[in-house]
Amino acid sequence: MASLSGLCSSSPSLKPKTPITTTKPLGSIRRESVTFPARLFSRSPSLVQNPSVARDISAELSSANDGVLKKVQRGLETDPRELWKRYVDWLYQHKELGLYLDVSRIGFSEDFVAEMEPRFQEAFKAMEELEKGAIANPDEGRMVGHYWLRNAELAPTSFLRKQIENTLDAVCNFADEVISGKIKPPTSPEGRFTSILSIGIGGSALGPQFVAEALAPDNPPLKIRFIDNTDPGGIDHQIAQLGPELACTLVIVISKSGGTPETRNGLLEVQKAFREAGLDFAKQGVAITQENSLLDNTARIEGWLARFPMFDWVGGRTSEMSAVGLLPAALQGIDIREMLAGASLMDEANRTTVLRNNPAALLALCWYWASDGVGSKDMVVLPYKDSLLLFSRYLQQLVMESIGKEFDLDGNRVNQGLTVYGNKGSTDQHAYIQQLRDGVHNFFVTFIEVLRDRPPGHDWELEPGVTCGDYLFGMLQGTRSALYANNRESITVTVEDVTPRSVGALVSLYERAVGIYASLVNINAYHQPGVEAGKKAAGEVLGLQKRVLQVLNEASCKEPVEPLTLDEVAERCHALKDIEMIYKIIAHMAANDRALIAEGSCGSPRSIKVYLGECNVELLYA
Ligand SMILES: O=P(O)(O)OC[C@H]1O[C@H](O)[C@H](O)[C@@H](O)[C@@H]1O
Repeated sequence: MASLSGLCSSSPSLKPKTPITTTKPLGSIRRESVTFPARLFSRSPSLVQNPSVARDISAELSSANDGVLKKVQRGLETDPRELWKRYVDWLYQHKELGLYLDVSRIGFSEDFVAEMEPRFQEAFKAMEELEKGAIANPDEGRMVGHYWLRNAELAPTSFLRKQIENTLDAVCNFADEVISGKIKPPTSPEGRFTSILSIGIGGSALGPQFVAEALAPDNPPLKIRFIDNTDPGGIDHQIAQLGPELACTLVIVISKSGGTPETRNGLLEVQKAFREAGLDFAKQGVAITQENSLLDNTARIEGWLARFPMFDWVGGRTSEMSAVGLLPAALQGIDIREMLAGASLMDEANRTTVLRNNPAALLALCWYWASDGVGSKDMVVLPYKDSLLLFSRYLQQLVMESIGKEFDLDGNRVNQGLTVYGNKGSTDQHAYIQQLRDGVHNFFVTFIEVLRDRPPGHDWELEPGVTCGDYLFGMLQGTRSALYANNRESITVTVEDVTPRSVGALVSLYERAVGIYASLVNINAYHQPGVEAGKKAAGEVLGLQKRVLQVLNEASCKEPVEPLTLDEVAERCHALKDIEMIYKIIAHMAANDRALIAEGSCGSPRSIKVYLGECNVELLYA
């Protein structure tokens, strides 16, 4: 990757002047003095060993022959005093981050925790090796280094450390120069860039979309929009909404592999729009991709405005703290060093091997208990905060693309997974919470609670003593209680406010929880073989379409036009087994004026008149 010589300048590296310290839990606490969130909580030994804490929650553990711990749950704790003890005993608090984790409404027992302890110690060891640069992605022979992005000192070589630091500096400098107008579009009447059009899919979109929704100010220096699919309608909509602002738009094309079809198609469509507007795309184009990828070489050869590297040891779904997430965020005026700092603090907190003090491990414990370590229950993610709406969509990829695997590391077919869905509360209470409360019990909930409702001084009582935020708070707590009263388990992650630091911490928390959980269930969390299968199948459909077009064109160019049956088309394509797909291909072409289909006499696709361009080819489906 050519160094961005004009853009790199020596700026302080990520590490703050004062060493980052995490606050270890203090000694035992006095129950009556518990004030939330003011005081650190710890697991006072007397409580933890006290059998009464978990007395009503018992679980029989039977190690099934596949080694997956099963449990029989006899019902959750219901005594309020005992629940309060459980809440306080298990509450995790990271005071510096203002992040709290309540796992008291997940019914695991002490026996279960004890049974799992050896597996957690193995998971902690594996994570330690991963951070030291082990090949933690054995199927692709890769290291897994997303944690190094927020603390370059962790990287196993000085070369990697420099790559990380240089990229961060380049991102910050480029964003500063775009926002200040030092870097400007060639024909912009505004004299500066005012919009970002991000083209990418999967991990090259979901993180940036989540962070934009969570953290972008109301009036960002550049407003971002996304093309994250190969839907012509969606692409046209984004370009139409930009209108003349296309001249002031920075187009960021993000693709780690540099060859993802949907992203390539988006790029080609946008470059066409630039040509039609008389604009020079290269002067407004930025690429974020691996060195020497097809996208990188295209950007280099065409002389795009800038290129930023992606590294093979950062997966798409864990790339938010790389240039993939940092550049779009910085251009929106989001403090990316704060985001990195929040993630770094949470990373540090997750390095303890004391399970009860490790928030990521606590999440993994809950996931394993709630879904029997086999994904038997879905994870419903319910942030009670509009700005965190896309967190569940982000977690869908992070969790399901990591955990949803056919084979474990020993080659056993396990068909693992953990399904994630959700939007936001209290909105979802008016959609599907009915089923959660009373219907099929196939889920556990993760509430994301944000304590700060509005900036200081901006609150307003819509009735004496009650604000809008109080309703939101009440809806969350009420839903949590109502679900629990009907034996439905939940986790609550609380942050004091939605800030770059807390968002960085949330990203780190879940990245680590996924990694630890993957160790517990013995799978590789860092590859995605199933996705390749889908890409291959899509390629085969397009290949068949080319053959169909060739056959129809040959037939349509004969005098007179040679009518063909669908069987004849399939036969000439040497694809008799694909006759249904051939029908669908023709139907799709017909729906887009590339062929016209008139229903046959019997109204079903029996006799199909297909007009290809100006020639008419009548397909009689006998
Ligand atoms: O960033 P790209 O190489 O374009 O990949 C985009 C996405 O493609 C696939 O779907 C992978 O499974 C995702 O993990 C990745 O984020």
